[in-house]
Amino acid sequence: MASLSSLCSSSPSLNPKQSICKTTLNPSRLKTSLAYPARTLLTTTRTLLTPTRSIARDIPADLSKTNDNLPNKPKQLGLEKDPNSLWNRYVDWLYQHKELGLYLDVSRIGFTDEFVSEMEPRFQKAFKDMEELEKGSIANPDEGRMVGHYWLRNSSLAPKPILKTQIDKALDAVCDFADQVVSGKIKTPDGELFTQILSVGIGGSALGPQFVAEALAPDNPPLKVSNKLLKYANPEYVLFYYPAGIDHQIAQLGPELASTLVIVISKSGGTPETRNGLLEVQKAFREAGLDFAKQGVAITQENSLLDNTARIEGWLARFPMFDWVGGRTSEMSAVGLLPAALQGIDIREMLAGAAVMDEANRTTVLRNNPAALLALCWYWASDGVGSKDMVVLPYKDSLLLFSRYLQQLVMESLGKELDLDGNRVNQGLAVYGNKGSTDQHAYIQQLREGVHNFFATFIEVLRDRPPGHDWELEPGVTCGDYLFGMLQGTRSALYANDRESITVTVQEVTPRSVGALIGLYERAVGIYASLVNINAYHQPGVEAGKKAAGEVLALQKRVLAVLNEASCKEPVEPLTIEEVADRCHAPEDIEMIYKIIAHMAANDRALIAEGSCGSPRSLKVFLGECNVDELYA
Ligand SMILES: O=P(O)(O)OC[C@H]1O[C@H](O)[C@H](O)[C@@H](O)[C@@H]1O
Repeated sequence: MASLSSLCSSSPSLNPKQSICKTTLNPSRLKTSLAYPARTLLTTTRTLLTPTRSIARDIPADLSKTNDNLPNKPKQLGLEKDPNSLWNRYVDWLYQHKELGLYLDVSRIGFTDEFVSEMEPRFQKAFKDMEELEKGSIANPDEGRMVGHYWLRNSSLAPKPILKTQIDKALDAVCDFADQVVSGKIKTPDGELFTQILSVGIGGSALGPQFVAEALAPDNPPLKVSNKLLKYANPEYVLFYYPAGIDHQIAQLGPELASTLVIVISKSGGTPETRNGLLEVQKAFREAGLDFAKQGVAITQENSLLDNTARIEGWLARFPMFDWVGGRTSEMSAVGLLPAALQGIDIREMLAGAAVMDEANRTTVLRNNPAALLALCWYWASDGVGSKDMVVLPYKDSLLLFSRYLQQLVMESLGKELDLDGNRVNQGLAVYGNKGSTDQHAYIQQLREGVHNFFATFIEVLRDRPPGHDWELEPGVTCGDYLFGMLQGTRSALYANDRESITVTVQEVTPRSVGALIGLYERAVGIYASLVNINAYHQPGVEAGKKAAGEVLALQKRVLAVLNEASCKEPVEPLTIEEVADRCHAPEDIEMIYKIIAHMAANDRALIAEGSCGSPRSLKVFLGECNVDELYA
């Protein structure tokens, strides 16, 4: 990896107010001034379960067994509905982080005092686990790795000085590089300003940057900035190497390809989708007569395939990813920070928000620990076995991608077959949702009256518009009031039908509040994983899919070879699916062979001599041309 300092050595002595990374992250700022109602410990075990009507908690049969050595939850006969009791519960359990302006309302989750008491020892163990994790324990035992994403926003926590140095240098390099690109110190090969970012990555190398771009990227470049701020071309299509999608994205860029900074993100440096996206984009650069290396940036682990490619080809810049930061928790590393900084987002504020939230989550008093409160709700609502899904409903357009981000963070962390003791537990917590009130017009009908297989999480943003920009669309009512009413109304309507919900409230969507939300859910996942005794930091199941994909491509190569040999004969010998399978010595793969041929035929790469794909046994296929070289390969 080129020394990161080289990126900083030429960093201009920019006027601080010009610098992208405005504020310095000062640990002393991490002191939190929590102000929340001094909670009276619940002395009376208020029964929240009123047998208003006997509805057995409908846990799907195949999940009726809870993990035997975990506290079983009392059957829920219906939630408390008395308004006064609910108000008391709301006030008693309301969590507020004054400095962050963040609230957490867990009152509409029906956990009992007894349950909380029963879970206390597990939470104390979870707090201990998180403390050890932050001290550098091998918290990812399956891969023998530390888990260090919390160090990214407070490098003084790093267990070794070298790690702190790496974190600080990487952050400075990101800031310096972004400053130089936005200020024009680094220009395109033809001396113009960069105007676009094209991000190539997938999973954790994309979902965080996309979420943050959607949440925080300014609508229009601030006028005082000398150049058109980098628009974040939606990298969706490039991410998933959908050929048509890539073509569409490149077509959308048009001549601006010449002023596009391509950021290729891959921790492993070898993910097929990302590698294919890169090759497709490099082809587009070649066809446009552009030198990709002068516009390419790599964010990957040192000496990965991608890192070596970028180094050898002399790309514009390379930034490190650390093996102790997982893809789904990498938003606070160069993965998320570089794209954000290039869009003029204050990344130090984002880091600060996460750091302050981290500090709040280090308390071992369950009721004062927001991440622990979330984990408590998840456990209660889904019986500690994922018996109910988490529906995420942000009532803010800019948080549209938050549920997609949480899908990976939660499901890839908690969706595990084995627990830490090797027991088969098939754990997990399904996440879905887009945004309220859009989703109210899509599937809230089922949530309100249909199968009771979920709990909701509302994300409330109190500020509707910047000061002075609001107006009343009818006397005394603004558009934001309607949205507020929809959120509260949906929450009430669900609860009236015994559908539980959590509400997370922030004042407004800012780098600091987004950083805090990310920190909140990262920690909640870690605590929950401890409660259910699983490793939240590896993803063995994904490898299985990758391996199977490789096998399909290997089989396709054999199919092509067999068809090529038959197509080089005089006359050409069209083959049936059975004949192809036989000549591939893979009769057991006949169905996959049929699918491969059907896909090739749909792309004019295999020709149908007889029959049709609708009746596989009627098919006879051959290749349009004979590749003699392949014959003897
Ligand atoms: O960043 P990469 O190494 O390319 O990996 C991208 C993604 O690949 C897999 O899907 C992993 O399960 C994800 O955790 C990871 O974010």
